[in-house]
Amino acid sequence: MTERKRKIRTDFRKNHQGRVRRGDLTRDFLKENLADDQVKEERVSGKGDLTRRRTVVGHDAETSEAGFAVQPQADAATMPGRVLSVHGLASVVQAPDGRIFQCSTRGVLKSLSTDLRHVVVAGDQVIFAQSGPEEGVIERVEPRRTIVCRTSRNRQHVLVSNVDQLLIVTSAAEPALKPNLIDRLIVEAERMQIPPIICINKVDLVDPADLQPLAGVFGQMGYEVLLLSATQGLGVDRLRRLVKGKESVVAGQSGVGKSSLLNLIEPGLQLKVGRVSTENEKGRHTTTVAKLIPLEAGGYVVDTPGIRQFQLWDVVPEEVAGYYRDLRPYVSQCRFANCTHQHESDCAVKDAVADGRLDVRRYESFCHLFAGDEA
Ligand SMILES: Nc1nc2c(ncn2[C@@H]2O[C@H](COP(=O)(O)OP(=O)(O)OP(=O)(O)O)[C@@H](O)[C@H]2O)c(=O)[nH]1
Ligand SMILES: [Zn+2]
Repeated sequence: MTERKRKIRTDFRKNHQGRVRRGDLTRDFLKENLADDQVKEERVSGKGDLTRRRTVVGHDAETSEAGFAVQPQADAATMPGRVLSVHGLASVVQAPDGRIFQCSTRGVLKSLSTDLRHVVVAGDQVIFAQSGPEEGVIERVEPRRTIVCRTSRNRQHVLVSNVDQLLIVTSAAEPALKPNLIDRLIVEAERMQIPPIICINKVDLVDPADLQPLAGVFGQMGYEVLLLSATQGLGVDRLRRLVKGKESVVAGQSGVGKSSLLNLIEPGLQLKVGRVSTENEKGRHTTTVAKLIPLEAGGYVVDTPGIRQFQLWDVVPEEVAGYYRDLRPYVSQCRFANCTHQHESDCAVKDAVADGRLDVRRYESFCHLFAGDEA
């Protein structure tokens, strides 16, 4: 082992061990995470049973300021399509057969919203009438199942719709693992009712066994956790299977390996992603123009600089506990109905931390978020 690698491992252990309650991780769990890639079983340590709940957060909420419709003209041939991106009043729409159409939006439809940017967004399922070989007119926007929003001046801007999952990409080292940032992004996912997939990349830089406690805590809450290495190709098959046929939004700080992973899922994707970034930098909507990038195996990824960092919402402190799945069950048992779980007596949350039913690190990260600290 090189000196550098040894140092990374020691630092990792110093920073993360003892701060996370040892989750009960089975051989099966690690196998599931690493089997695709034939990781040797000797590297696996950890005993006990892990009951992995795979409850997915419901994501069929009708988020409907969409769903506008006007009757299509009787003589026009209409077809369904998916909006890949929106540039001002023009939308790029993909038909089911893969053909791409530049579409405008019917005037009546536009007048139905006070905020033009809400009428059509990337991700929308639409019905459009073909008006030329590669042109069309959007007649109808179907109700949105899920939305990713940004709030500014108390107004909600929908950035992308019909998202199936949020890929939270983080790295085991370089940059150092930030479990609190994962928690924060999970809060965003819970709030939007979009299931998160926690991707811990660069596991080649640490001993994967060191990640077990943390991965175990997330796994026990029912979240999907992937241990990955883009450089060694670990876990990539599983990631590829999970994104197939889905619309996935990618989030995570700079340098964790998002582009490297995307490029492994589909060679050439990084190139397309790169192009999107440059386009956006020049454009008016510098950081937030979302674009769906179709995957050859089916599905889309949305990898947009402004969404990557995910500083989209102002977190309301009182709401945070409701988005911590592990903490939520205790909240109603606190003595005070408006308990903040910080300094109150007879707090069921603090009791749960004290007797080990609730992970200490998760509770501490909750307190940081509650206080409005940056993750
Ligand atoms: N050791 C190791 N290095 C990796 C791995 N994945 C990516 N890297 C390296 O990490 C650096 C950053 O990777 P990127 O894919 O550009 O990261 P990113 O998240 O897309 O970064 P931004 O574009 O800044 O958001 C590159 O030098 C990669 O070679 C990995 O699994 N292991
Ligand atoms: Zn309490």
